Amino acid sequence: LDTRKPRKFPPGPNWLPILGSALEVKKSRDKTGYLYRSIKQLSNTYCKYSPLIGLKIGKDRIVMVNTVEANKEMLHNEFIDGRPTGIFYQTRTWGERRGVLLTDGELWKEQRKFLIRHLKEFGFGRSGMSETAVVEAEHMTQDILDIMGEKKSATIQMHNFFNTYILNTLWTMMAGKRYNPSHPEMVLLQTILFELFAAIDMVGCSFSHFPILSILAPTLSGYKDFVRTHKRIWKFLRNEIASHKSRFDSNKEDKDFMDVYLRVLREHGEINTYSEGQLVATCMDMFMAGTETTTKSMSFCFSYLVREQQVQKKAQEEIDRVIGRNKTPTLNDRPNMPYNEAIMLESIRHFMGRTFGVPHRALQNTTLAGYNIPKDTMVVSNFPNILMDDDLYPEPYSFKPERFMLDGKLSIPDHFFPFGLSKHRCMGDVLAKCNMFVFITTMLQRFSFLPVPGEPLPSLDHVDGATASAAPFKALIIPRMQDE
Ligand code: HEM
Repeated sequence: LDTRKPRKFPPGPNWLPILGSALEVKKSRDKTGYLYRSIKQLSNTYCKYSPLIGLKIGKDRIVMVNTVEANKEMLHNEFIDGRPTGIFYQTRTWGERRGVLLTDGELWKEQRKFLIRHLKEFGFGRSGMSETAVVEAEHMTQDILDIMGEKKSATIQMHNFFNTYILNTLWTMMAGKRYNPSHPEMVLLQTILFELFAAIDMVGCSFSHFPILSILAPTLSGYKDFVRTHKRIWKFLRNEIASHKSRFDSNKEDKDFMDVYLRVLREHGEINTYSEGQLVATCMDMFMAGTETTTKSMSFCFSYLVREQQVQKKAQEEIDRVIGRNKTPTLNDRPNMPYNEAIMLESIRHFMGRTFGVPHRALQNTTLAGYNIPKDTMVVSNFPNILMDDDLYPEPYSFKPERFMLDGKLSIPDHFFPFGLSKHRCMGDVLAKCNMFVFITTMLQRFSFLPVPGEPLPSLDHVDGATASAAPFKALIIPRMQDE
């Protein structure tokens, strides 16, 4: 029975008992090096012209959505608005369904609305957001100058350079706090998060497809590490909440999102979907969804800027012309700087062009692109198939900001939606774009990023995982001279 596909299920490889199509996916992944390339290869083999490919990995039925039209249809279909359930998605929140990133139904609706409404009070989507980004960009500049010291140049490991500053912009709103990049707890947390994201896929990992492995082979299946990493993050967040609680004064104005949430809990108790656990999970979701994505888009950005010096020069010319060398860039400059904005969009394209969307789940039997999608099937946007499509983006693996420009103005095509669409659309797109614009322009205003002499250029390969990351690389950073 396990090998029989549901009627009119999207085409794809055959299903073996218990394993489903896992072996074939693995074989193809080993050959191509990356999960998204293996899905492309399997699509070419089994269903070249189909907008969907249907797989089964262990217990999970997974449908990958390959085309622009089918993705639009999927993201607007309310019957595919669920998020997956099961050991992988629940272990991260101590066995319960909590948070905003991987939940659905009433809890997700109520908490998403509350989060968006109250984050605005602390600058989210408003001018305060740009001010926070500017403060972090100043810290970044100063930190680079400190590393340079007398030498007037520095060779810096870039793939994770932006992590803490990006986290700080989010954490300022969530918890009213910022960290120095050398803060030991931060370094540790970010290292384990990076490792975690490299060890799992957007559609899960071995113990999520084969839950029995969490008992039979907890170490080998990655289950033990998964739990260990999450326990660390919970501890970090619970400590922060405890410190907020200890200094909470109901007569004083709330300073950050944690204060607002704790006030609700104090005044009304754990009612409806509100609970302290939900607060921990929401912070963890923002932490994970907010930092990994933006940091990795930035790492792609700078790995290409180091390789493509003419792109960097063109961006610096625009900065000099519009802002000059002395005024700090802010979000207000964005409408006048289409080339720098196009660099930001091209960086996001390179990141999401190697990353799948956050999985959805069919809440009931439904249809998509003419195929049947049974209840509880996982449905995933295959962003790489769209964002690296030769027809939509000629020479897709080249870094060409010009593809987002027309007659000197910014031009964003209808088929570019790397933040998703409709109800589950990314909650942080405005923050991500604000941070990226301010960080890119401030860095290029003050410094040039060059290849390290005697070392190879940043690799075009990347690190596979739940989200893709540019391969680790270094840049030689030099300050820009006034007469340059
Ligand atoms: C370049 C940066 C980013 C990219 C490319 C990105 C992309 C995405 C995508 C594709 C989704 C899934 C949409 C869907 O399921 O249909 C998503 C969801 C989400 N993102 Fe982002 N994101 C980015 C930055 C951020 C930031 C900075 C935050 C936090 C402030 C954030 C928070 C979230 C949350 C909470 C969700 C879940 C929304 C929901 O299910 O209701 N993201 N993002």
